[in-house]
Amino acid sequence: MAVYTQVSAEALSAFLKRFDVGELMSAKGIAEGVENSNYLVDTTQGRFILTLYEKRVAADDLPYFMALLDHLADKGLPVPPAIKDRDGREIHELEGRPACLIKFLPGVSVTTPTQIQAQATGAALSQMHRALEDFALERPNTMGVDTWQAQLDRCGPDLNSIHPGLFDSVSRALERILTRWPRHLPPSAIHADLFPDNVLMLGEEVTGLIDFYFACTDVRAFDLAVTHGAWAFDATGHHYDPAIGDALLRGYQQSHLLAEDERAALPILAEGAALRFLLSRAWDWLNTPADALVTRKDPLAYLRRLDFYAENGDALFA
Ligand SMILES: Nc1ncnc2c1ncn2[C@@H]1O[C@H](COP(=O)(O)OP(=O)(O)OP(=O)(O)O)[C@@H](O)[C@H]1O
Ligand SMILES: N[C@@H](CCO)C(=O)O
Repeated sequence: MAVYTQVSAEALSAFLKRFDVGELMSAKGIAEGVENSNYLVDTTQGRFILTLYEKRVAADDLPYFMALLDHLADKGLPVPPAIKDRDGREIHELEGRPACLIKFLPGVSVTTPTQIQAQATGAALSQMHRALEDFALERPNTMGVDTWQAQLDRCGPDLNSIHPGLFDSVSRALERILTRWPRHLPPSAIHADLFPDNVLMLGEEVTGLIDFYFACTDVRAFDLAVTHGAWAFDATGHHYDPAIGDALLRGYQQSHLLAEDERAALPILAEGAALRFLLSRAWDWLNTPADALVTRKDPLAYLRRLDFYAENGDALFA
């Protein structure tokens, strides 16, 4: 479930009158997603997504996200920009929350990608990176390498309640990763969360890249590493599928974007990406009641990826 804030029909009708989008016909809460409240809104002129931003998205960050989406949409990338009201405003308030009316994109997210779908996603990621080369705004990565020690500290030895010895294994991994972390790669705007549920597809074509609410300034190859970890394993992290991993990398390389030093850094970036999701999932695991309506995501699925990359990363990305 992901409707935390209820929007009354009256409030929504009044809200839509700020835009040239026709009259409200229907609105349904969207179950997928865990961060924000999303509604599918149909009007006499078309279909839209209404997003109310809940506590994880800071209202101050919305201008960055919306500028990034406008930049990509202007260059023809399949992303969903916010609809502007008659005064040109994209960011609003509804039922006491920051809110945007967003372009609806067709397509569905795949759960078990084919090689062709993985390749198309790699290609879309590199096109996005290319299109962001002249995007000037910056936003620090609030889940980036310099936050991981603090994230580990706030979880502390409670990690061992998830899995015996987890605190020590994560501490060792973090030390290894920090020692080897590539600090010389150029910063760029990245998506930072391009999981299969954030890519909409029709058949083998990418029709939507969505959920840019972790987008930030970081290293492009880190974005590729995040995407690799999210796409090329089964959900439990037990099984790596080399055909999917290779197809993703092949797609990304179609645009020859990856410099040699970025490619050489991929093994450690992949370990770091696995650690990033291990830490955020572990924190959520420890702080979400087991009977909450939101399903907790398994942190150990990312411990397995971390171990896999530590053992096989050099050969995998050679
Ligand atoms: N622009 C769009 N066009 C079509 N469908 C969309 C669009 N934006 C969101 N959706 C649908 O709404 C769902 C939830 O959106 P989104 O992933 O942005 O939510 P979230 O709460 O931020 O989730 P997450 O847990 O992935 O961070 C998506 O899985 C997709 O089905
Ligand atoms: N993609 C993240 C959730 C935040 O979007 C995860 O699977 O842990």
